[in-house]
Amino acid sequence: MQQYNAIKTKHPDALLLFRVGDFYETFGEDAIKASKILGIILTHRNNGGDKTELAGFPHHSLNTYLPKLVKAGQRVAICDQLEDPKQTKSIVKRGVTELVTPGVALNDDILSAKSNNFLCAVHFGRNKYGVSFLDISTGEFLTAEGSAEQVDKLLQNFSPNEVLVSKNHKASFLELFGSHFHSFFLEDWIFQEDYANESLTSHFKTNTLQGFGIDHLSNGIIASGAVLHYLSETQHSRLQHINKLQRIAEEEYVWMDRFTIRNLELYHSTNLNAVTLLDVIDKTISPMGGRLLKRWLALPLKNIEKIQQRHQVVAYLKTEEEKLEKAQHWIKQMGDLERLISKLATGKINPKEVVQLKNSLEAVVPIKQLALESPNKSLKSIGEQLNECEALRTKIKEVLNEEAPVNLLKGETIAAGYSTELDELRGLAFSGKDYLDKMLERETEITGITSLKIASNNVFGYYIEVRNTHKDKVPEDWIRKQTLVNAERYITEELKEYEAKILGAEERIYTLEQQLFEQLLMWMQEYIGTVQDNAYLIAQLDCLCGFAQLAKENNYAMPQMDDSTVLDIKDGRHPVIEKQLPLGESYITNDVLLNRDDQQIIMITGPNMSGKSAILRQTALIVLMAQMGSFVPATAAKIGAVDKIFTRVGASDNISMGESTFMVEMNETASILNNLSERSLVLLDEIGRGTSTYDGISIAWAISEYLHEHPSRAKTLFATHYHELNEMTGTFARIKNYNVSIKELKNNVLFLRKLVPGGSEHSFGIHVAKMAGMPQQVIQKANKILKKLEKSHSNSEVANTLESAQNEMQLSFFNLDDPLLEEIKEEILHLDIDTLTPVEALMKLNEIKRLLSKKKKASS
Ligand SMILES: Nc1ncnc2c1ncn2[C@@H]1O[C@H](COP(=O)(O)OP(=O)(O)OP(=O)(O)O)[C@@H](O)[C@H]1O
Repeated sequence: MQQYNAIKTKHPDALLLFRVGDFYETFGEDAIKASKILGIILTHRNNGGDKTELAGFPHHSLNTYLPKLVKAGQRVAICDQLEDPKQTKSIVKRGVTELVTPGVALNDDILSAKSNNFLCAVHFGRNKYGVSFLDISTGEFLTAEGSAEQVDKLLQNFSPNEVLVSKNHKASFLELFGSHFHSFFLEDWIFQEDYANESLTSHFKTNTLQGFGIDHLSNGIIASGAVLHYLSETQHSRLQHINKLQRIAEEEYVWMDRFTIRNLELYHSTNLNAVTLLDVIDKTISPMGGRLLKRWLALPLKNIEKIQQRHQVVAYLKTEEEKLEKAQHWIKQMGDLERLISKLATGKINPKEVVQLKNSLEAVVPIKQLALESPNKSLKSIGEQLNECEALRTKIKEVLNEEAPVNLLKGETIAAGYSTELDELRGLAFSGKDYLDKMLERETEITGITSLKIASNNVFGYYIEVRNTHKDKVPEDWIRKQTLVNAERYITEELKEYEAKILGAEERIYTLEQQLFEQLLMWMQEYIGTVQDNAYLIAQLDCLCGFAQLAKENNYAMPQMDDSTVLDIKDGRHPVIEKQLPLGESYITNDVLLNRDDQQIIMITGPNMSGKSAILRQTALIVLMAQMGSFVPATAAKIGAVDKIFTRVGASDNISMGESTFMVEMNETASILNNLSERSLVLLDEIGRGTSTYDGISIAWAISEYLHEHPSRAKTLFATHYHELNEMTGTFARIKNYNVSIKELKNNVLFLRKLVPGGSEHSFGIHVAKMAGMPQQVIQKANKILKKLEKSHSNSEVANTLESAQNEMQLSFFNLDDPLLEEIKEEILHLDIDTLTPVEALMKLNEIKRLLSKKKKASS
């Protein structure tokens, strides 16, 4: 226990798996945690009078249990026996051989194929923040610096599995970036520029960091230094695959803040079962392709030429079906080239995986051929850059058995014909059967015993077995070793010699196989960079093939990109919703035209559930997909490259919402207004909803006016159910009214979902309330008021209408014991009719309807 305590003191923040014999044991608090997470039994033992908790599992189950612990956010220190217990009389030497943490994992069972596993560090600089991401399983190492907002966005994009921050900034980090990350707080001195510079230059074996183009990013460098420090602290020293540090060139990518990423449900959704855009557009076949696609989604391009290059490859692959099929067939054979090569670098690759690596590289040959043959320039360039790695493949084929096992101990790793010594030893070991058969034949003849048997067991090794009936014929020089019920077992000099030879050969075979395998791995190290480059090229190709596949399956069109500021979408669809419609229902397409000249802001009105949000989101998604390099769900799209996409959704109808939520909504919106550019696309969905109707309309009005008057003239879609905003077109030339059409049936609404020019006459909350099963009497009363109000032309009429409505509603609400209805009643009772203009009265009515719609939502 003394040894345990000494080691535990060194790793107070980790769950210590302490190897005892054939078990990994945990003690105390660790045991309580482990038993909870792993569902293993918690026992107690007496430790010098103190009771200690204890929980453990067999050492061979490490691969089953370790991932569970790490996925639960634990940092796990694996403490192994450093010497053979049989060879020592005192306590076995033990030490921590690996510290596995959520952000530093190489184990396939912890990693997920299509996601990176990023370790991140955030440095709080004087006036900027530095951030760095490293995936030890792929070798990617990235850095950037900027405002808190930028770092926040990157954290959202890269969703790191662990974030390192200095202890000093723990509170600020949690406040600024939230507590949902697995975070670990390091000593403050680690976040220093000199120290970081030194660690990085010594790791990359360079004098400066100039070559990486990051030497001016001192905050980014400090964060990257902290990441490297953590790797050494967690006992990861073989890092040859981490051979460059790249700057995340944010100016090259479309800016989307975290609200936008969240609202558009790109790769996460608040609803666990919801389908995200990534789910729909990911047609990649290889793990590295899947990971790259996520990156492309997080960082859509701004450069038109680069975007068009991707589109052209997609167009080519979409028409050349046979080529697409072939390329995908070969990519499928690839496996995870990127992670295989990282395993080589970190010394964790097994013989079977080396053969897999070779096979992956074999698939590069036909892919290269295919790419080179194409008339498409970008594809050709991928072909030119792909390296067939012929020498590497030949070498692996020469050294390793095609059927090499996972575990070197199993033997048969090295191919026959590679080492003469190995071949001879194997000959000796395997020709044994022949030799024994001959010996048996000879001894049977000499002794005249017909039932002789030669066999071996773990205790005595080789023996000759004689049945009791022939006992008297046994020669004198045979040595008796074991007596059974019906037989005796003997050994002979010859058998002993033979056994020594065989055992020696087997041991030597194992050592030799191990040596030769190690030599191969050493020899392969110089290919790490080349294979990484191949993996990246294949990942790109996989993404582009995926886009072609996607476009084919869903009838997407190639967007036409230019440097104008026009956005002109014909028959646009929402890529996710269209996939989820009930059978037989088809998605209603819509045109959207936005420009800076005469249609800068589109005010979309329409009842709840009519499809306003869908139009907003599909517009953003179409732009985003186009700039990723994908085709888009539309019949045609002319897209002047967008540089920022902002979306804001008004706080959802929530009865308990207080002032603060509203303030958050306003702050979020303010940050858009401060960052507008000529190429921005702004989507505002029911902004202002989070307050009283009157305030809501004023705020929505003010925001629209600001957007209109701002010199950037940013393209904007504004969905609202405040039809009062339709009045803005009278004053503001570039604001246009559209509505999502509906057809009014008797007492119901049919959603046509078509975006048509013109405003809406009135809101439709009551219809929705009806559909949601509101009590009939409430609906009838509300309808009455609405009708009268709409007809009214003077204050007195409104006053009369409301007065009688109040009376009526008051009566009918009396018996309904429901806080929400109570609120609606209150709203009506407290109308100060005398001071209201007809418009204000209408607004108040809207508020009542809004509450009704809340009721609908609450009851559904
Ligand atoms: N063009 C369309 N074709 C077919 N179905 C659609 C279309 N647009 C929307 N829908 C369906 O209608 C539902 C509601 O659409 P959406 O959320 O866009 O309405 P909304 O007007 O924004 O409503 P609210 O004001 O309540 O937020 C969607 O979930 C989808 O199922």
